[in-house]
Amino acid sequence: MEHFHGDSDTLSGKIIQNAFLAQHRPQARHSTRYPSDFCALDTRSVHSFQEHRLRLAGTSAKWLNTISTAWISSSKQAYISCNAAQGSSVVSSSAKVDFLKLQNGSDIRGVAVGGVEGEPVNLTEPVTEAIASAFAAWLLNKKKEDGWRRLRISVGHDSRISAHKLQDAVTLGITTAGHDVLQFGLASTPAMFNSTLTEDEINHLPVDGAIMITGRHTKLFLEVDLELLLRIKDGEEEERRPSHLPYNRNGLKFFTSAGGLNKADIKDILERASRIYEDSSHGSTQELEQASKGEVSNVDYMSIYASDLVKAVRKSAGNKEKPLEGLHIVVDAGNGAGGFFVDKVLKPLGAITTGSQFLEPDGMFPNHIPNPEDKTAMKAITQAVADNKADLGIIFDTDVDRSAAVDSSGRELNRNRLIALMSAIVLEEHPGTTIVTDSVTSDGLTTFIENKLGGKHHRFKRGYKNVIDEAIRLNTIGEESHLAMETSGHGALKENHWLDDGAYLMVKLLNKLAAARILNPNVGSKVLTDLVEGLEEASVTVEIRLKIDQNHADLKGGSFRDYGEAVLKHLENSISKDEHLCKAPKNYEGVRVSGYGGWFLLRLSLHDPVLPLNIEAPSKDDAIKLGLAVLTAVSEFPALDITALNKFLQQ
Ligand SMILES: O=P(O)(O)OC[C@H]1O[C@H](O)[C@H](O)[C@@H](O)[C@@H]1O
Repeated sequence: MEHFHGDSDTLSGKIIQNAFLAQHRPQARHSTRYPSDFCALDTRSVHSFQEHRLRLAGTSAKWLNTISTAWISSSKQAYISCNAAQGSSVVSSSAKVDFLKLQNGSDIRGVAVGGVEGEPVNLTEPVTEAIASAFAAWLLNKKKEDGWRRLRISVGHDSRISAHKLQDAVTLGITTAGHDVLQFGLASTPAMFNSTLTEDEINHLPVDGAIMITGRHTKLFLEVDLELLLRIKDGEEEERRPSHLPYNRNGLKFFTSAGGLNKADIKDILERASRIYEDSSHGSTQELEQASKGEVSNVDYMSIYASDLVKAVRKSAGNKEKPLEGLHIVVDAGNGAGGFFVDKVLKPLGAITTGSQFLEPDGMFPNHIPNPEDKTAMKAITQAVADNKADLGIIFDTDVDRSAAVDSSGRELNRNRLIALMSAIVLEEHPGTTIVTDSVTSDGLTTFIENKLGGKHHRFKRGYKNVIDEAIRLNTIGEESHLAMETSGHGALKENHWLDDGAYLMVKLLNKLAAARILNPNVGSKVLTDLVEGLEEASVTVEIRLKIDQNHADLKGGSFRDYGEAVLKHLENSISKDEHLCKAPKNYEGVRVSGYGGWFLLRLSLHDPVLPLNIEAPSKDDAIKLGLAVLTAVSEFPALDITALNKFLQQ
């Protein structure tokens, strides 16, 4: 790695007072050096760079652009050190940072961009830097090395607007600790995990660990007062959601060759990060002693990863070079990280991809939310299939760990249908195997898996990690399972290291198509649609999210979790007195009840002070009867906002 050796007088002097070269020791608390391409972001990022990091007296955006362009064109690794005051929305460097608050299950999530009222930035660059250093320390410890060893860590990101600044902070945190960074740029989450397994000496792979910079879209939806997502099959459909997008959020996911880190690991890393941050706040020079030891290199890993997907499809078609020749497949990447699938997977396999949309990364997500559960997103890809008379539509979420499809007739293959489809494929390969799913899957899915496909359906808890871990656990106790899948579109296969990879799920569908086209070159997505033939689906499917007011006196100082549990207990008791209702004999989460030809499940959200209620019924009347049974029980809890439920019942 080369450092920029400019004339420091020219750089500082009149124009800039707080930037200096890498070899210089930072003089103030939280002095931070950022690689040059941090300055070479799009205009939004440059703006935030200026605002939040530099605040340089008399420094113009033009100047920043000029230096960044010059540095980039010299293609040298250059560093600029910034130690100016931070923007007002950034947690002040002297403020105590509660690192543990950034934990969200097995991920780290926070606010990385200011500008949204009531949402101060807590995933700042210094905080991110400390977390990255902590990951390296944790990794070293995990590898039980005797003493210090230089590690290689890959770093990738999705299309969120804070991606570059967090990438630079992560890179700095790792290199400052003396380890090397392989920057992949725009990448998918599953590809990041894959980089811990890929054998490729030229590109210094596999890496010891991987960090993906990505957030979550659904979180913000939970924070609106009224949330009602109503899907009525074959008829009127209604959906409510806030119009704004959580562009300000971002987060970090970590991987080793053993898979994604678990909750305990994340807690450990955050505790370490807190200590690192504190030490640097107190001017400890320990970390600076090793400063700049690590090297940074750029690797086009998405090409390596995608070529493996291409090989898999070719293999299932008897090693035919272009097994998808003549097939028209449109992709909707929702301006996330999934655009690679067109050029690097489908085109080499011979597919026609015209009409594919929103492939360019754009962190403002101007078209729709990249989410295969989202109605607008599904409508967009369905429309693209119709407009282009395509054989198949494929849609990904922002970081490509989730996906869904649309057949040539416009039939959505997502949620229960996608699980049914994947189950059909997996059960052909592994007859009798157990399919593990989340808790909100339909009764129809169970009947389909067990009666039609001859498998076993193990309906477990919500949360992709819960579902995957349960499938792994079953295998260790002798119950064979090859597929763990959530209605959200997260699906993991044993054959793919139990990694939830949206692209890999779609590759499984392409394998099926490619194999079928060997026998009949004209065959299209009907091959897939036929596989879900016989899946019973409720006419009414609704999810209503009931918010718990954490400040309500009825909580009596207790936690929203305790309150939610009390609601569930009360509901359970009241159900037992109703002769029309029957509690599910086996249930791992919340209260699941059958009645009126349908079912409902009330449970606690994994993350938020919310009780999501799912109802499926053969008619709206039946759905209302089920909803009323819930209402009777929950209306005794004043801290629970039942507006959404009432609204549904009054429709
Ligand atoms: O419990 P909820 O609030 O409905 O959220 C549940 C969802 O949370 C996250 O998004 C996880 O990544 C999903 O796997 C999970 O399904």
